[in-house]
Amino acid sequence: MALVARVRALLLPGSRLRGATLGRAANGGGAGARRALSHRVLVEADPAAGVAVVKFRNPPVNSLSLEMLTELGICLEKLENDKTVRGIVLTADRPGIFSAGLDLTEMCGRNPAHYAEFWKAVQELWLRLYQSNMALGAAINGTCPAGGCLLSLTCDYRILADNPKYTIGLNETQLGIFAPFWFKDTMVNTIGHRATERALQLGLLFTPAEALQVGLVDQVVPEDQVQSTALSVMSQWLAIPDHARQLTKTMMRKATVDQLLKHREADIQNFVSFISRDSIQKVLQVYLQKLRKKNH
Ligand SMILES: CCCC/C=C/CC(=O)SCCNC(=O)CCNC(=O)[C@H](O)C(C)(C)COP(=O)(O)OP(=O)(O)OC[C@H]1O[C@@H](n2cnc3c(N)ncnc32)[C@H](O)[C@@H]1OP(=O)(O)O
Repeated sequence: MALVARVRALLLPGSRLRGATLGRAANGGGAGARRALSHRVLVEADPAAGVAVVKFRNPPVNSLSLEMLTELGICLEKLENDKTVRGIVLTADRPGIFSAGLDLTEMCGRNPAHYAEFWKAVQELWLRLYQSNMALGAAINGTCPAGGCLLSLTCDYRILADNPKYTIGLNETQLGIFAPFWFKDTMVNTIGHRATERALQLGLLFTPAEALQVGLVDQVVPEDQVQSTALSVMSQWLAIPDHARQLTKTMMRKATVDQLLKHREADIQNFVSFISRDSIQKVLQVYLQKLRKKNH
């Protein structure tokens, strides 16, 4: 289902998104600051600075479910059409978990049509973020595996909280799955080929010190300074004339984007056939059960 159709489905009677204030509501924050809210995404916009902070709030772990992907997509589209916004900082509404990555329940025990719809939504969000004309920063205030790491890698810079519990990386192989080519390319563009090959084969989750050393993040700062640092770095990016920064960004990312655009359908088919395998379903069920057992 395309984004528009998924949005309609979310707005059907009984949907939890129905009635949510996706538009901007004038209220608190700094002078002129505005807040907008959907169920899973909170937007705090500061038109004077030209920046919006987009906060994930999909408890318990900010996983990227189909609904979360859709709401984030809507929210980003609105911001892209808002002339007062030139930069976005992505962060978690509550510190602890930036995002646990793709929602594993979307990839387990469903039918091929669902897997295809889910994967298309993952592609759409990546394309929207990676091609965004806005300056994007990630204020990583929690642990950041797999799809969570991918989100942060679509940004122009990453600030990570200095907490050894907060690890970051594409750990797919540790689950018995693998990072598709465009996840890999996004990481290669950030830390280079050799470091990516090692990180992906071993499914490494880097501590803040390791992430800084390998170049996966640009700065590691005390936990209570992640957002303020991300905002102050944003002002450097916004000091550059938009058209010059945007042309440069497009030039740097075009080849990677074109690869996915060219192979989009095949990538969906590959995902569906891989994830539908009995052996892969078993591996994911076992992983999910392990996560759940911790709590019961
Ligand atoms: C070609 C195929 C390519 C496919 C690409 C996939 C990319 C991905 O993103 S796969 C997802 C990878 N993610 C992970 O490996 C992270 C898994 N989660 C964790 O390690 C931990 O949950 C955490 C470190 C993020 C948080 O730990 P914490 O102790 O605070 O919380 P938990 O008790 O573990 O979890 C609470 C609750 O949430 C459920 N859950 C956790 N992660 C996910 C998830 N990614 N998808 C769906 N559900 C998740 C977990 O099962 C718990 O559920 P219960 O409350 O029912 O016990």
